[in-house]
Amino acid sequence: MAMLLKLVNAKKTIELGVFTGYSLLLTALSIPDDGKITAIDVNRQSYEIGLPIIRKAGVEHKVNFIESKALPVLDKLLEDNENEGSFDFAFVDADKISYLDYHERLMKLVKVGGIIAYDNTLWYGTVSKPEEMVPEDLKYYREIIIKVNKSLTADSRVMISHASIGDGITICMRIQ
Ligand SMILES: C[S@@+](CC[C@H](N)C(=O)[O-])C[C@H]1O[C@@H](n2cnc3c(N)ncnc32)[C@H](O)[C@@H]1O
Repeated sequence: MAMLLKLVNAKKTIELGVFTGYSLLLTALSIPDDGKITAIDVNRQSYEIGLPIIRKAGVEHKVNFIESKALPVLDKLLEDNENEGSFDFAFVDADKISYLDYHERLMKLVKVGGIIAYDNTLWYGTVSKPEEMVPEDLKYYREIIIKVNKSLTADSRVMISHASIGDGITICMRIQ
């Protein structure tokens, strides 16, 4: 992810799903000193667990944390035309059920040539297995992630690449 951020010279980024801020810290360390991250999570408490590390790393000034569900924040951003095409990079790691709703909004907020990266697109590897081999507790989200993967693959507005690291990251570059 650090390399992707550097490759697109990301300065203005957005992260949906922060938790304790691991990916947020990585992003903050990878963008320039005057870069900004709009970081959204429904739970400020978990963000505050990692905040001392973000402070210690000297990058807190780059983070604008917003405690909220992500979707209304994206819709609010889109009310201002100046935000359209203004983000260089988005990392999506919040509720999987909303990924496609996030995608439609982020396709307007991220510039052509910018990146939208979706985490967990392997869903513990279950997306590549026949359904009967998948543990019951993983089936529901497996279906959702398969739908996301099919939709991103069919989306001609993006060029995609799948990184089979961790739980799978789908990297979309907006091309139109
Ligand atoms: C997997 S964690 C994020 C991990 C983080 N990106 C990292 O790599 O360290 C998912 C986070 O999404 C948040 N979340 C869940 N639903 C959300 C929503 N609708 N809007 C914003 N955040 C949400 C949860 O509170 C949780 O902290």
